[in-house]
Amino acid sequence: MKPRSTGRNTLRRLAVPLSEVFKVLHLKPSVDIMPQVCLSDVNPHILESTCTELREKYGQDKVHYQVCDVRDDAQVEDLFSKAKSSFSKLDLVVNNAGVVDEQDWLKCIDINLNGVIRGSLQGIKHMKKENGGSGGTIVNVASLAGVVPVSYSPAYAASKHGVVGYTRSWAGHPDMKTNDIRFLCLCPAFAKTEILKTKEGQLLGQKMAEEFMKKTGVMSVDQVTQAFTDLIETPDNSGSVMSVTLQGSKLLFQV
Ligand SMILES: NC(=O)C1=CN([C@@H]2O[C@H](COP(=O)(O)OP(=O)(O)OC[C@H]3O[C@@H](n4cnc5c(N)ncnc54)[C@H](O)[C@@H]3O)[C@@H](O)[C@H]2O)C=CC1
Ligand SMILES: CC/C=C\C[C@H](O)[C@H](O)/C=C/C=C/C=C\C=C\C(=O)C/C=C\CCC(=O)O
Repeated sequence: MKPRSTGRNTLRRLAVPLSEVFKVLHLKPSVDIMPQVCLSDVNPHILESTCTELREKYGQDKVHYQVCDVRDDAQVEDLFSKAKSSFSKLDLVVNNAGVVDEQDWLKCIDINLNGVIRGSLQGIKHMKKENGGSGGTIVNVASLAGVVPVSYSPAYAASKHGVVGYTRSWAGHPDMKTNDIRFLCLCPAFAKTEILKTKEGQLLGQKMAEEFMKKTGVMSVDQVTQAFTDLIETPDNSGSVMSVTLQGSKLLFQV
């Protein structure tokens, strides 16, 4: 069953190159049947400790994991084909990997934008009816930096603007409608995670960023995962781009 057509309690299997967003599985009371998930990250330590925790809570068989660098086509392909063969179908893909790095801006674009494109193309491939899929949902995690300029982090902002445009463009493609594939985009402002602990050179002005963050405030991860859940549980909303700030969530675009 697809989350889109059936509303609540319909998540069964996820293929998730992500870090924090998996926490939705703890937080959302309506997801009371634990889906089978495949978690992925380039960092094996983060991945293993997360999976151990989730397996203890939900059962060994529910949680799969595989190390994957989203910059590597072959690794991304392998991740998706293994997830598809373990689960027989994919219902939800979350493209969440991201970094801030203005010094190595090529890396920043390759992870944040190209990584989302790689994951989305694999998601489409495995969800397409002609390949034995039956539709599904692809959530791309952008940022508020994907809709507003961010002077201390232009490459990051460009990568996230790209994610918003890419997601909205696929959402309007007629093949996605025919195949019941839904594209969504989440644009959080600052949330308390590791990405905020930037080192020298990663930003074009650490002070500027800190002052800005003081003004906007920093959200809890729970607030972001709640918005994520609301986004995926809203039926027939392909093309939705949702912002999340301390002030609340807003629908910025509907295709
Ligand atoms: N925390 C924040 O303030 C905000 C974060 N975001 C976005 O949310 C997403 C998740 O980030 P957070 O959980 O906040 O930060 P995080 O730093 O905790 O998580 C990012 C994860 O991406 C992984 N990663 C990095 N390079 C990778 C690669 N090449 N292949 C696979 N995985 C890779 C990291 O190992 C890490 O676990 C990112 O896309 C980020 O840009 C968006 C808006 C605000
Ligand atoms: C140190 C920076 C490191 C990482 C960047 C983050 O990962 C993140 O992706 C960047 C976020 C950028 C946010 C930019 C603007 C934020 C604005 C607000 O929070 C505005 C507040 C209120 C708007 C009210 C509303 O319309 O809802």
